[in-house]
Amino acid sequence: MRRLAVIGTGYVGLVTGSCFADIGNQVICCDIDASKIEKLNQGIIPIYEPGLQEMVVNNQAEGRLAFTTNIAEAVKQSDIIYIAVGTPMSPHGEADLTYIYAAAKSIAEAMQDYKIIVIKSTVPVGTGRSVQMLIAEHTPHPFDMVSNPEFLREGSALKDCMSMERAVIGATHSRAADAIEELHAPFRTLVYRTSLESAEMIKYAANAFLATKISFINEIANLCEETGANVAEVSTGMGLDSRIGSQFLQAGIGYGGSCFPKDTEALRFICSKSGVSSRLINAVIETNAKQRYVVLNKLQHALGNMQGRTIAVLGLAFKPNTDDMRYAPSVDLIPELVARGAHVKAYDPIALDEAKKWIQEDILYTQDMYEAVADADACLILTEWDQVKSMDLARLYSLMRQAVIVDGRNCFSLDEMSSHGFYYSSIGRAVVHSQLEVGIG
Ligand SMILES: NC(=O)c1ccc[n+]([C@@H]2O[C@H](COP(=O)([O-])OP(=O)(O)OC[C@H]3O[C@@H](n4cnc5c(N)ncnc54)[C@H](O)[C@@H]3O)[C@@H](O)[C@H]2O)c1
Ligand SMILES: O=c1ccn([C@@H]2O[C@H](COP(=O)(O)OP(=O)(O)O[C@H]3O[C@H](CO)[C@@H](O)[C@H](O)[C@H]3O)[C@@H](O)[C@H]2O)c(=O)[nH]1
Repeated sequence: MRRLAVIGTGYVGLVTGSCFADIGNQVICCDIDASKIEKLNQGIIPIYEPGLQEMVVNNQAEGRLAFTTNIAEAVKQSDIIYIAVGTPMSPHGEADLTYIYAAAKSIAEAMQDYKIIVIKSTVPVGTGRSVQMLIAEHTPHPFDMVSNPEFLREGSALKDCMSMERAVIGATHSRAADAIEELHAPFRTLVYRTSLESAEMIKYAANAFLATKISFINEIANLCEETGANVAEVSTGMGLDSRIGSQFLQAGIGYGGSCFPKDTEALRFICSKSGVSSRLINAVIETNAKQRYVVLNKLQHALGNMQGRTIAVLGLAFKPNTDDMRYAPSVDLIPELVARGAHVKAYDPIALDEAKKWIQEDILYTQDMYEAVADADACLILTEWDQVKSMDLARLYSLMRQAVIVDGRNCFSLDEMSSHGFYYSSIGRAVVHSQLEVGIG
């Protein structure tokens, strides 16, 4: 059993802290956001993540997990301090390290003895060394630095953490790497030990590689549309080659979320700062930026004119099973629909409250999918929620004014759309034409 403090109780800090508590450690999660801590102390979870509520409440009840705004006290009581604060994108694309340095300073000022200080946040190469220098300037006490980047995905965060595929541990001293490796023993995961710098780089390289797979398949999808191939068949066929692998080859409206957009931009910035070419990463970013708008052209093509049309937007969160709206395609696309004169009725099973903070336009929000589609001229699918994938297509058909679906996530087979009589335009596949007239302006 180790005593841990986790600084920053967001998506990563809260999941990491809860999982470390769940395997038997004593964990204090800290945040500067007093309202967040107050909610957590009442058992209210500020984010939607499947299974998290139960895990937090159980570990709180069993006395292994606590929440506080008192960072100094948490640091004093702990041997290992995890930093999990945000590293958002700043205007020029680089990672904003303000929160990292502020957290490091508060740790240093509270230290009274030896600590292991672990950076879990995604940070540019060299950050661990700068943090080490900053802490050394503010405390006479000994400490070791570790980089232990996080690879969890939102929506499956608990599973990704409890059954992690690998733990990357880069440390300034082997005694700290040993301690962090031991901490991970109950996860029975593969541990890969590296230098501090390599661990930091692995995180950016891994995210950029996954983003590259997505932009690559989206470019192939656009080519499939022009040539008569079906991208679903193409990606399945490619993925059967174990050297390629089937994951992250789902064509759609591109990647969003709090990580890929920010981390690809940060990597591009690191390249430019280091005088290294970033041609490939530039292409990945540009392809992705264009990809989310392909559904607008498809809608325009189907409806002829969007003025006065009612569009049901199905799915607002950047991916299913989360309420995270950071870099969600809906945040860019809904204002564009409204600007073109459309009335938007937006459905999401979980993210409505979050969405309202991100979308300023005057639109109708509903948690009832069938209310959203009633009398709509078209449905625009932006998130592949299970609720969307399993909707009653006959009911949908009977409720809509025009049976037009533009699907940015390829939720349905072409055959089922054709048998239900929809006009159906998806990504990288043939358009299914209904018997109904569409595009008549
Ligand atoms: N969200 C993910 O899925 C994910 C996955 C892997 C890695 N990461 C990385 O993890 C880091 C955190 O991401 P997140 O999504 O959890 O961010 P987040 O914005 O959800 O949470 C960050 C939290 O840190 C708190 N904070 C800021 N400064 C603080 C300080 N000085 N002291 C204490 N608390 C402070 C904020 O109030 C906030 O609650 C980022 O570097 C991100 O790139 C995120
Ligand atoms: O084949 C695919 C897979 C994903 N996506 C999109 O890519 C984005 C990211 O999806 P996902 O990776 O599942 O979610 P995140 O929670 O953003 O997780 C990524 O970003 C995290 C933060 O760094 C990392 O920890 C994870 O390993 C990494 O997968 C989403 O917009 C998805 O719709 C696709 O378009 N096609």
